[in-house]
Amino acid sequence: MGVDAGGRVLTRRRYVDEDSVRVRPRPGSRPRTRTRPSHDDAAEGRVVTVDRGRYTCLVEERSVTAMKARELGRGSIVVGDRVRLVGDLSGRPDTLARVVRVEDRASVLRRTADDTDPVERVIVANADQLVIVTSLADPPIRPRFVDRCLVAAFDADLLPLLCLTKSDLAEPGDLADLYRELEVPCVVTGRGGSLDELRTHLTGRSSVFIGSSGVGKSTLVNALVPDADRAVGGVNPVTGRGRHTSTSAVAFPLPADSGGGWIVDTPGVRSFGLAHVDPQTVAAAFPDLVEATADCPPGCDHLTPDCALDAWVARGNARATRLDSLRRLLTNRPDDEP
Ligand SMILES: Nc1nc2c(ncn2[C@@H]2O[C@H](COP(=O)(O)OP(=O)(O)OP(=O)(O)O)[C@@H](O)[C@H]2O)c(=O)[nH]1
Ligand SMILES: [Zn+2]
Repeated sequence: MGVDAGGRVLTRRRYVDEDSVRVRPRPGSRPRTRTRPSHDDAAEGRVVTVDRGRYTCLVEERSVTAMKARELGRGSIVVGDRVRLVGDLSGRPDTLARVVRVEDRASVLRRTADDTDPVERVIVANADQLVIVTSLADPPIRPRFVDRCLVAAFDADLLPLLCLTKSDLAEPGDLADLYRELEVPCVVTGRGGSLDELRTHLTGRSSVFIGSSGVGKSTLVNALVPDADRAVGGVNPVTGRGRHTSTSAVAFPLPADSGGGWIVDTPGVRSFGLAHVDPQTVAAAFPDLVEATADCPPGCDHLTPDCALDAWVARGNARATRLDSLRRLLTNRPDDEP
């Protein structure tokens, strides 16, 4: 794995799309006189929330509620999807449009509910970047959580961005240095500080924010999207706790005059189960370790005594905590177990 000039971690591109849905009329399945409407005039929109079969889409500046057209079948529609809509696109209360097409997805961010649950869910489509929010203190930085998220970003082919919050309470220190050495882009934020550097990383991209409870993620999202209320049609999902959403992600457009882009908040997603990620991909997401796996015996699971990674760490080439993180992910052990 390499890193290009923009700091992007290079991986194989995956245009995964067994889940993408498209209107594909079956030829001959209908009488000629009742040809399916072509929907050539369907409006473009982007899905910003999903709530029990209702999709809130931004169409131009309007927030339009839609349902899925029957012809789309069973394929899913998720936050971030680019869609085509017909019907009432006024966005007025009690109106309902129809999603008639879902465009191919440039990326999909998935998770399994936990590491032992094989059921995969797509959380967000068409993201470019995963912003891993972790506080420097209160609660303390969680390197295993960061490593887990880095694997999820690598697997989904998203740029990682580490956002270290609450710098007013603690210095970035050693762990920030570690991730910088690994060439993970990193920004530091804190009460009273500027968000300019973070904004620079967000401009023109679709960025998914992930973080565990209390790290200050909502505080950041609210500061970045002051008009979040308007963007999602009067409901503020960032602060609107207790709202019954079937998926917990919400997309917000960033102000166009500052270069645009989207941020996606994931209030109910606390981590990534990685059962769907194969062990080679997990190892490949550790740039400080993956090189040494060339010396492992063929088919090494990186858990047995003849694994070359122990010697690599013993020689001081990588930190023992990183190998511990890798092995936890390979054995599906929770991040917070001692
Ligand atoms: N000292 C300090 N406190 C902060 C900072 N950012 C957020 N906080 C506080 O940390 C607490 C948690 O902030 P939230 O923004 O609600 O954190 P969250 O990550 O969204 O957590 P949930 O609400 O559980 O999802 C609040 O009391 C904030 O006021 C910061 O930069 N410095
Ligand atoms: Zn090995």
